[in-house]
Amino acid sequence: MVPEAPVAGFGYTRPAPTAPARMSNQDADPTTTQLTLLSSGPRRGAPRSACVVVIHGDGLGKRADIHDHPVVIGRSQEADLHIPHKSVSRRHCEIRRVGDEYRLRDLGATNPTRLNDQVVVEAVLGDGDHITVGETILKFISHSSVEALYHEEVYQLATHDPLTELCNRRHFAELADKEIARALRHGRPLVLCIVDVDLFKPVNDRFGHIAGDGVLRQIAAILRGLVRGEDIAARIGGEEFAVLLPETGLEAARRFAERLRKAVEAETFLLGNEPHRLTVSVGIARLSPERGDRSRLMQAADAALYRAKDEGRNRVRVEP
Ligand SMILES: Nc1nc2c(ncn2[C@@H]2O[C@H](COP(=O)(O)OP(=O)(O)OP(=O)(O)O)[C@@H](O)[C@H]2O)c(=O)[nH]1
Repeated sequence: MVPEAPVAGFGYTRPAPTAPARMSNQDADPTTTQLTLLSSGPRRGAPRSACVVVIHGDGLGKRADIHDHPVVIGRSQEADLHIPHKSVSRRHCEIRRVGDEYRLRDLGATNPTRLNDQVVVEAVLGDGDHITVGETILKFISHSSVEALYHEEVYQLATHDPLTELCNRRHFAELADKEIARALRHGRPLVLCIVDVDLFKPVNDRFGHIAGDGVLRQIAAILRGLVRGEDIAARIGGEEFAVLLPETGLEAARRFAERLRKAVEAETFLLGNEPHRLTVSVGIARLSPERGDRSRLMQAADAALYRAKDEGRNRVRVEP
């Protein structure tokens, strides 16, 4: 969210009967009660054939599917199942598929890996086995089952925003840290966009929070339709979204943000049975050595977003 800024070029115009109307600060009715309508829940994925799930300790609900490549579990950002706890070694253990078997191997961890409470160097896993990694306990699930579905659902609930079904703030932070570490290590470009709905408070105040929630869902759907598979889209605040674009330079990111801005501008939002127009502002910043962590990258994108708001909203601004 961005502090109140003067509205340039967005003065209130009474909606023509058929033309979609724009929101303005003057629509505010401070008596509206806050209420959030939950969706039927995050999108559910199909159960995986074999996976390992954190059932106790740091990273609860986190899951890694085991396909053809070994799954490394550890404290390193680069681990496939990243457990950021001091009791876990950077590369603690790995699970790999060998034919029809799944094998667990300790990778020389300071706190040795334990399988069903026994120290283990290498062992074949069975369905339901418990793997202890530092102070975290994981469960191995070998095939599609009701339990795998249950863990899938717990994981989705822990990592996704129920209203928009985008990643939630906490999950975004985790994924972003991982992508930032990877981009820095390999010298790859990475850009963060922060997207904020313009004049959203008047929507809530005039039409109620349920209508406001509908707007957030509609904007999230537009966002989802525009991002690539490797991009990470999240709802990080009330009416604030973030999109992390790996392998993307500033110009490509600006084009993406413009596409998003224009798509929202062109969208019709039905509020109180009348068509309305809404807009978003976008702040963009790219990863650089001076901005080499999530917090500084977000600060820079926020500063650009602030300028976009300050200069009249419905625009994209890039932090140099
Ligand atoms: N419907 C709904 N509203 C929310 C939710 N979370 C936050 N909000 C509202 O979002 C609004 C944000 O308002 P402001 O930060 O003042 O921003 P704005 O009116 O969009 O103005 P600018 O950002 O300056 O363009 C507040 O009215 C919050 O109550 C939510 O989950 N659902």
